[in-house]
Amino acid sequence: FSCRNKEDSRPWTNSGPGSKMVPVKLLILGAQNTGKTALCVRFITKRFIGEYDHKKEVTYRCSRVVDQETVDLEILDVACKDSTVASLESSIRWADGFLLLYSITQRLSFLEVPRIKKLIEQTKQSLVVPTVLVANKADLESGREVTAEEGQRMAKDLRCGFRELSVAEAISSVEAAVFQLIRLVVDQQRPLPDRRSYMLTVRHALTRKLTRSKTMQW
Ligand SMILES: Nc1nc2c(ncn2[C@@H]2O[C@H](COP(=O)(O)OP(=O)(O)OP(=O)(O)O)[C@@H](O)[C@H]2O)c(=O)[nH]1
Repeated sequence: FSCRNKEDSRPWTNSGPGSKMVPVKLLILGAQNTGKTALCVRFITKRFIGEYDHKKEVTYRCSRVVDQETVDLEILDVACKDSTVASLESSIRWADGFLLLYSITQRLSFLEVPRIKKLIEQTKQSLVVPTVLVANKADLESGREVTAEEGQRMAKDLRCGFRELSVAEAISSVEAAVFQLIRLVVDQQRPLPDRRSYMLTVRHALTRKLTRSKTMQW
Protein backbone atom coordinates (compact mmCIF):
# COMPACT_ATOMS: atom_id res chain seq x y z
CA PHE A 1 0.00 0.00 0.00
CA SER A 2 1.05 3.64 -0.31
CA CYS A 3 0.14 7.13 0.86
CA ARG A 4 -1.25 9.82 -1.41
CA ASN A 5 -2.80 13.26 -1.44
CA LYS A 6 -6.38 13.31 -0.09
CA GLU A 7 -7.50 16.19 -2.33
CA ASP A 8 -6.70 14.26 -5.52
CA SER A 9 -10.11 13.12 -6.72
CA ARG A 10 -9.97 11.65 -10.19
CA PRO A 11 -12.94 10.73 -12.35
CA TRP A 12 -13.42 7.19 -13.66
CA THR A 13 -10.33 6.35 -15.70
CA ASN A 14 -9.49 3.92 -18.48
CA SER A 15 -6.42 1.80 -17.83
CA GLY A 16 -6.41 -0.12 -21.09
CA PRO A 17 -8.70 -1.26 -23.84
CA GLY A 18 -12.08 -2.24 -22.41
CA SER A 19 -11.02 -1.93 -18.77
CA LYS A 20 -12.61 0.78 -16.68
CA MET A 21 -11.04 1.61 -13.32
CA VAL A 22 -13.57 2.86 -10.81
CA PRO A 23 -11.94 4.96 -8.08
CA VAL A 24 -13.51 4.40 -4.66
CA LYS A 25 -12.32 6.20 -1.54
CA LEU A 26 -13.30 4.81 1.84
CA LEU A 27 -12.77 6.24 5.31
CA ILE A 28 -12.78 4.04 8.38
CA LEU A 29 -14.03 5.69 11.57
CA GLY A 30 -14.92 4.65 15.10
CA ALA A 31 -13.89 4.97 18.73
CA GLN A 32 -10.39 4.02 19.84
CA ASN A 33 -9.40 0.37 20.05
CA THR A 34 -12.34 -0.90 17.99
CA GLY A 35 -10.10 -2.58 15.38
CA LYS A 36 -9.98 0.00 12.57
CA THR A 37 -6.32 -0.62 11.68
CA ALA A 38 -6.74 -4.37 12.17
CA LEU A 39 -9.62 -4.36 9.67
CA CYS A 40 -7.67 -2.38 7.03
CA VAL A 41 -4.58 -4.58 7.39
CA ARG A 42 -6.71 -7.73 7.31
CA PHE A 43 -8.48 -6.62 4.13
CA ILE A 44 -5.27 -5.62 2.33
CA THR A 45 -2.89 -8.39 3.49
CA LYS A 46 -5.42 -11.05 4.63
CA ARG A 47 -3.45 -11.29 7.88
CA PHE A 48 -4.46 -10.42 11.42
CA ILE A 49 -1.66 -8.75 13.30
CA GLY A 50 -2.17 -8.21 17.02
CA GLU A 51 -0.73 -4.74 17.60
CA TYR A 52 -0.31 -1.72 15.33
CA ASP A 53 1.41 1.64 15.19
CA HIS A 54 -1.38 4.19 15.70
CA LYS A 55 0.60 7.35 15.35
CA LYS A 56 0.24 7.94 11.64
CA GLU A 57 -2.62 8.40 9.24
CA VAL A 58 -2.33 5.73 6.54
CA THR A 59 -3.95 5.37 3.14
CA TYR A 60 -4.08 1.76 1.92
CA ARG A 61 -4.32 1.30 -1.85
CA CYS A 62 -5.28 -1.78 -3.82
CA SER A 63 -7.54 -2.85 -6.65
CA ARG A 64 -10.29 -5.45 -6.53
CA VAL A 65 -12.79 -6.75 -9.05
CA VAL A 66 -16.34 -6.15 -7.86
CA ASP A 67 -19.24 -7.24 -10.08
CA GLN A 68 -16.97 -7.38 -13.17
CA GLU A 69 -15.65 -3.86 -12.57
CA THR A 70 -12.11 -3.16 -11.45
CA VAL A 71 -12.21 -0.91 -8.43
CA ASP A 72 -9.20 1.25 -7.66
CA LEU A 73 -9.58 1.35 -3.90
CA GLU A 74 -8.16 3.70 -1.30
CA ILE A 75 -8.92 3.19 2.40
CA LEU A 76 -7.96 5.95 4.80
CA ASP A 77 -7.28 5.07 8.43
CA VAL A 78 -6.92 8.32 10.35
CA ALA A 79 -5.15 8.60 13.70
CA CYS A 80 -8.35 9.65 15.52
CA LYS A 81 -6.60 10.48 18.78
CA ASP A 82 -4.50 13.24 17.23
CA SER A 83 -7.00 14.45 14.62
CA THR A 84 -8.40 17.95 14.81
CA VAL A 85 -12.05 18.46 13.84
CA ALA A 86 -10.86 20.35 10.74
CA SER A 87 -8.66 17.49 9.52
CA LEU A 88 -11.39 14.96 10.27
CA GLU A 89 -13.86 17.00 8.23
CA SER A 90 -11.34 17.20 5.40
CA SER A 91 -11.00 13.41 5.44
CA ILE A 92 -14.80 13.05 5.43
CA ARG A 93 -15.11 15.39 2.42
CA TRP A 94 -12.45 13.32 0.61
CA ALA A 95 -14.21 10.01 1.13
CA ASP A 96 -17.01 8.45 -0.96
CA GLY A 97 -18.05 5.87 1.65
CA PHE A 98 -17.65 5.11 5.34
CA LEU A 99 -16.94 2.07 7.47
CA LEU A 100 -18.19 2.91 10.96
CA LEU A 101 -16.73 0.59 13.58
CA TYR A 102 -17.65 -0.23 17.14
CA SER A 103 -16.62 -3.12 19.35
CA ILE A 104 -19.30 -5.41 20.80
CA THR A 105 -17.21 -5.48 24.00
CA GLN A 106 -17.17 -1.69 24.38
CA ARG A 107 -20.63 -0.16 24.82
CA LEU A 108 -19.17 3.33 24.76
CA SER A 109 -17.86 2.75 21.24
CA PHE A 110 -21.41 1.81 20.18
CA LEU A 111 -22.86 4.95 21.77
CA GLU A 112 -20.30 7.03 19.85
CA VAL A 113 -21.66 5.87 16.46
CA PRO A 114 -24.62 8.32 16.07
CA ARG A 115 -22.33 11.27 16.83
CA ILE A 116 -19.87 10.21 14.11
CA LYS A 117 -22.67 9.57 11.62
CA LYS A 118 -24.08 13.03 12.33
CA LEU A 119 -20.67 14.62 11.68
CA ILE A 120 -20.47 12.73 8.36
CA GLU A 121 -23.94 13.91 7.29
CA GLN A 122 -23.27 17.50 8.32
CA THR A 123 -19.92 17.58 6.54
CA LYS A 124 -21.26 15.91 3.40
CA GLN A 125 -24.49 17.96 3.64
CA SER A 126 -26.45 14.86 2.76
CA LEU A 127 -28.51 12.20 4.50
CA VAL A 128 -27.68 9.68 1.77
CA VAL A 129 -24.08 8.74 2.44
CA PRO A 130 -22.86 5.19 1.67
CA THR A 131 -22.07 3.76 5.11
CA VAL A 132 -21.69 0.28 6.61
CA LEU A 133 -21.83 -0.11 10.39
CA VAL A 134 -19.42 -2.83 11.53
CA ALA A 135 -19.76 -4.48 14.94
CA ASN A 136 -16.29 -5.91 15.54
CA LYS A 137 -14.79 -8.45 17.98
CA ALA A 138 -17.65 -10.95 17.69
CA ASP A 139 -15.18 -13.64 18.84
CA LEU A 140 -15.21 -12.12 22.35
CA GLU A 141 -18.72 -13.37 23.19
CA SER A 142 -18.11 -13.55 26.94
CA GLY A 143 -17.30 -9.82 27.02
CA ARG A 144 -20.28 -8.77 24.89
CA GLU A 145 -21.87 -5.45 25.88
CA VAL A 146 -23.92 -4.81 22.72
CA THR A 147 -26.37 -7.30 21.19
CA ALA A 148 -26.55 -7.90 17.44
CA GLU A 149 -30.19 -6.71 17.50
CA GLU A 150 -29.14 -3.37 18.99
CA GLY A 151 -26.55 -3.01 16.23
CA GLN A 152 -29.10 -3.85 13.55
CA ARG A 153 -31.59 -1.37 14.97
CA MET A 154 -29.00 1.40 15.08
CA ALA A 155 -27.93 0.66 11.50
CA LYS A 156 -31.56 0.91 10.38
CA ASP A 157 -32.09 4.18 12.27
CA LEU A 158 -28.94 5.69 10.79
CA ARG A 159 -29.59 4.35 7.25
CA CYS A 160 -26.45 2.16 7.18
CA GLY A 161 -25.67 -1.39 6.10
CA PHE A 162 -24.79 -3.67 9.03
CA ARG A 163 -22.27 -6.46 9.64
CA GLU A 164 -21.29 -8.14 12.87
CA LEU A 165 -17.92 -9.85 12.51
CA SER A 166 -14.57 -10.66 13.98
CA VAL A 167 -11.57 -9.19 12.17
CA ALA A 168 -9.44 -11.64 14.15
CA GLU A 169 -11.38 -14.72 13.06
CA ALA A 170 -12.84 -14.27 9.59
CA ILE A 171 -11.30 -12.64 6.54
CA SER A 172 -14.39 -13.52 4.47
CA SER A 173 -16.71 -11.36 6.56
CA VAL A 174 -14.24 -8.45 6.45
CA GLU A 175 -14.21 -8.70 2.65
CA ALA A 176 -18.01 -8.93 2.59
CA ALA A 177 -18.32 -5.71 4.64
CA VAL A 178 -15.87 -3.77 2.44
CA PHE A 179 -17.48 -5.11 -0.75
CA GLN A 180 -20.93 -4.16 0.53
CA LEU A 181 -19.69 -0.61 1.01
CA ILE A 182 -17.96 -0.52 -2.41
CA ARG A 183 -21.25 -1.56 -4.04
CA LEU A 184 -23.13 1.21 -2.21
CA VAL A 185 -20.56 3.76 -3.41
CA VAL A 186 -20.45 2.53 -7.01
CA ASP A 187 -24.24 2.45 -7.11
CA GLN A 188 -24.41 6.04 -5.91
CA GLN A 189 -21.88 7.15 -8.54
CA ARG A 190 -23.95 5.75 -11.42
CA PRO A 191 -26.25 8.01 -13.39
CA LEU A 192 -29.72 7.84 -11.81
CA PRO A 193 -31.48 5.42 -14.22
CA ASP A 194 -28.58 2.90 -13.93
CA ARG A 195 -28.75 2.68 -10.16
CA ARG A 196 -29.70 -0.65 -8.63
CA SER A 197 -31.85 1.14 -6.04
CA TYR A 198 -33.58 3.16 -8.77
CA MET A 199 -34.25 0.01 -10.83
CA LEU A 200 -35.60 -1.77 -7.74
CA THR A 201 -37.95 1.13 -6.98
CA VAL A 202 -39.22 1.06 -10.57
CA ARG A 203 -39.61 -2.73 -10.47
CA HIS A 204 -41.57 -2.61 -7.20
CA ALA A 205 -43.81 0.14 -8.56
CA LEU A 206 -44.47 -1.88 -11.73
CA THR A 207 -45.14 -5.07 -9.74
CA ARG A 208 -47.62 -3.20 -7.55
CA LYS A 209 -49.34 -1.80 -10.62
CA LEU A 210 -49.48 -5.20 -12.33
CA THR A 211 -50.84 -6.88 -9.19
CA ARG A 212 -53.47 -4.16 -8.90
CA SER A 213 -54.57 -4.50 -12.53
CA LYS A 214 -54.70 -8.31 -12.23
CA THR A 215 -56.86 -7.94 -9.10
CA MET A 216 -59.13 -5.63 -11.01
CA GLN A 217 -59.47 -8.17 -13.84
CA TRP A 218 -60.51 -10.86 -11.39
N1 LIG B 1 -10.27 -10.41 19.95
C1 LIG B 1 -10.22 -9.51 18.96
N2 LIG B 1 -9.34 -8.50 19.04
C2 LIG B 1 -9.34 -7.61 18.02
C3 LIG B 1 -10.18 -7.73 16.89
N3 LIG B 1 -9.92 -6.70 16.07
C4 LIG B 1 -8.96 -5.97 16.65
N4 LIG B 1 -8.59 -6.51 17.82
C5 LIG B 1 -7.59 -6.02 18.78
O1 LIG B 1 -8.06 -4.79 19.29
C6 LIG B 1 -6.97 -3.91 19.55
C7 LIG B 1 -7.18 -2.61 18.82
O2 LIG B 1 -7.10 -2.84 17.43
P1 LIG B 1 -6.67 -1.66 16.45
O3 LIG B 1 -6.80 -2.15 15.07
O4 LIG B 1 -5.37 -1.11 16.88
O5 LIG B 1 -7.84 -0.61 16.79
P2 LIG B 1 -8.00 0.90 16.28
O6 LIG B 1 -9.45 1.17 16.24
O7 LIG B 1 -7.23 1.09 15.00
O8 LIG B 1 -7.32 1.69 17.46
P3 LIG B 1 -6.95 3.27 17.52
O9 LIG B 1 -6.03 3.56 16.36
O10 LIG B 1 -6.29 3.44 18.85
O11 LIG B 1 -8.22 4.05 17.43
C8 LIG B 1 -5.71 -4.65 19.09
O12 LIG B 1 -5.11 -5.24 20.22
C9 LIG B 1 -6.23 -5.71 18.15
O13 LIG B 1 -5.41 -6.85 18.12
C10 LIG B 1 -11.09 -8.84 16.85
O14 LIG B 1 -11.89 -9.04 15.93
N5 LIG B 1 -11.07 -9.68 17.93
